[in-house]
Amino acid sequence: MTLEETADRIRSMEIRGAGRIARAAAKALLAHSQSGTYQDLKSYQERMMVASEMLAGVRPTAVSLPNAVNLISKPLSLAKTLDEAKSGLEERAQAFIIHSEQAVAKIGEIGARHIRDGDVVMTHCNSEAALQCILTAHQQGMDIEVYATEVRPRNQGHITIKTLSDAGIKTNFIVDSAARYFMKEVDLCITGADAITVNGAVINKIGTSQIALAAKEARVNFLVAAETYKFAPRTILGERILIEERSADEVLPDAARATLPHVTVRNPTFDVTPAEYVDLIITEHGEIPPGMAYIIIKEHLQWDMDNLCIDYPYCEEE
Ligand SMILES: O=P(O)(O)OC[C@H]1O[C@H](OP(=O)(O)O)[C@H](O)[C@@H]1O
Repeated sequence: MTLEETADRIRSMEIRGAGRIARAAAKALLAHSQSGTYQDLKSYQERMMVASEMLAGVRPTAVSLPNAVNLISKPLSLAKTLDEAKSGLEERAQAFIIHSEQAVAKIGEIGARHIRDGDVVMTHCNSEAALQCILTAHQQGMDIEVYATEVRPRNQGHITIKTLSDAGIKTNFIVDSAARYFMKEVDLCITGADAITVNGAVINKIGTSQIALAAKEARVNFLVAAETYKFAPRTILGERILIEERSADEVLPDAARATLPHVTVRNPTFDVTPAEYVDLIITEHGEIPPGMAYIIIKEHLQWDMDNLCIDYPYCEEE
């Protein structure tokens, strides 16, 4: 797959999920690096910088994407030779892919400890990190029942219920607006994250904050399963996470809209759940209260405020 094909598939959400798009970007950078012929360091740097910048901006909200690109492309600015830059970037891309897959498995192990036998768990959208917690608990023999939402307008809930059904987990499929109605039957909520800000707010699929609100009202724990590369370093600088607003026809077809001249369709893809609605964030390095987001960004991701880059030691750790 070419770089442009990967970008198109991420843009159209054929490849989706914050972790998956980060891995897809890593694979695309690796393939792009391997497929070129380079005269010198400069020509390599130029080609790969253009590719990195293009990929990092394909979807604006999931910070996993720029974080992965930032980590992988770091040798471009540091290397002294073409070979150093090329091998450095390719090694980082490969290491990131492995790290990302291992992180999901580790989050599953940690998150599963919150799920007891007989628990009813609610999840929203299709998060491989959140689902891994449920699947791991199920594999450990826990008898679990899940409430999974539909996730309008793109219906990612259909992917979730297929995974759960294939695993043999009893699942209730509900429309998004039924989340509060069923909250009284739920013991625990687990979702993923597209970005986590320095103040511990969680940006995830539209509708997540309503579920967190209903969970708080019902005194149901609300957990977020997120790899550390979903923490947003630039929020330390006061930058806000841009909430992607996708096209109107995802919500209402063009033909129907044409008959409604006074109607504007709004289609935000994500919303913000404030830290006080989040009980814990489960990362591959253990779980943290949302108030510790600053520590993850500064000490774990090693956010360098002067050079605007992160450099967490994911390669050496695995
Ligand atoms: O990385 P994992 O845990 O798979 O997913 C994290 C989040 O990414 C997805 O975004 P989208 O469906 O790509 O817009 C969902 O919002 C999901 O909760």
